Amino acid sequence: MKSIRGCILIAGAGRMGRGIALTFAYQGYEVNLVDFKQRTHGEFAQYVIDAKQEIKGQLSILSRSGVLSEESVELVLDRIHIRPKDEKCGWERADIVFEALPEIADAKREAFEFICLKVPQEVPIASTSSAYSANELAEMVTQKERFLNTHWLNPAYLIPLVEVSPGTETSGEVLGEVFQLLERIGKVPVKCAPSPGYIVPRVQALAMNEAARLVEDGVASPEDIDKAVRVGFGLRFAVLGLLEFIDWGGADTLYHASNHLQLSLGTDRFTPPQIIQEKIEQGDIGLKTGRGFYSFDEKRMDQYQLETIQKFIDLLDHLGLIPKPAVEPLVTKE
Ligand SMILES: NC(=O)C1=CN([C@@H]2O[C@H](COP(=O)(O)OP(=O)(O)OC[C@H]3O[C@@H](n4cnc5c(N)ncnc54)[C@H](O)[C@@H]3O)[C@@H](O)[C@H]2O)C=CC1
Ligand SMILES: O=C(O)[C@@H](O)C(=O)[C@H](O)[C@@H](O)CO
Repeated sequence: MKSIRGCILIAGAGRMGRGIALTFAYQGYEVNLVDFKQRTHGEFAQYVIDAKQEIKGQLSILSRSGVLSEESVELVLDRIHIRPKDEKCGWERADIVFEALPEIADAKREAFEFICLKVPQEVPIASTSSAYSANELAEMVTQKERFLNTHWLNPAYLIPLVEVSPGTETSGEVLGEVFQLLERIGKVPVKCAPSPGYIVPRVQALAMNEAARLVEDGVASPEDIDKAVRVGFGLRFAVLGLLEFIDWGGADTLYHASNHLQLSLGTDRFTPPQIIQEKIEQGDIGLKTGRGFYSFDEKRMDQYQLETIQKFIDLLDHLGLIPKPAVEPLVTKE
């Protein structure tokens, strides 16, 4: 396998394809962004205008916020070449192919068939699927050892996380190369098993559906639900991981709360998993017992808590959400 240094090919020029193209172009890579949809000459010309305009708009925002110089906007944009799939797209020069077709099995299968005929057989192919497991998708490619899934988050050019999931047959070499490539362009990759929905889509599907259900049940307005997420749920989980927070609050607390929700809302959606019950039986309920999903060294406990609180303060300060303390007492003494 040649190392991934130069030419990036992206199959599918929609939301994710464009975001991934911008990310690589921003880091100096030449990108061929290939449209797989059948279009007339005129439709394709308009599609390119719209796509370039959208990407330029995003680059302009980066430039206006001082992240990118004004001159660099056109330079970065010029590194992205949008082409129809049948034109010469530099398949033979591609160092890696990212597939970003819609989450429709037939569209992906057709695209993989085409890609596998076009690119040399050692070139890594990464899908960007958020739902299909890497093993399901690997069935659609030849040389399964060069295939894996990279789940980017939308907007791809801004969110650092990429969930990298090798299939059962993916080679260690391909996995290593893709990890290094993502790190080189400033992304933060994490590895996960070939499981549908990977990490974030699986967690957020529950959260997003539950938020929609809150509206359906008349519990709160969309505005208040989203405010609660922005200044509470999301803000806290920007500092503490979900599992880390189970340890802070206690697995026992989660267990009892979940059982009550299950009973009072009359649904199995809140049934706590076996692992929570086991942690309680083993006494590993979190900070209180020194062990939960993480181990907490008693000697480092104060330091750990201080560092975490400092992270909260930095974030709250950045968001302008730290109230000023009252200088004057609320009640004046007689
Ligand atoms: N939209 C999102 O927020 C995220 C999407 N993903 C995943 O990324 C992949 C791409 O998704 P998006 O970029 O959102 O899709 P999209 O719908 O924005 O873009 C897909 C592109 O394929 C073209 N297309 C549509 N139907 C086609 C067909 N039958 N054959 C060939 N081309 C067709 C569209 O014109 C467009 O250029 C999917 O696997 C999706 O699950 C991953 C993370 C976030
Ligand atoms: O987190 C993301 O950006 C993506 O995984 C998505 O939004 C997916 O399309 C999915 O979670 C949709 O529900």
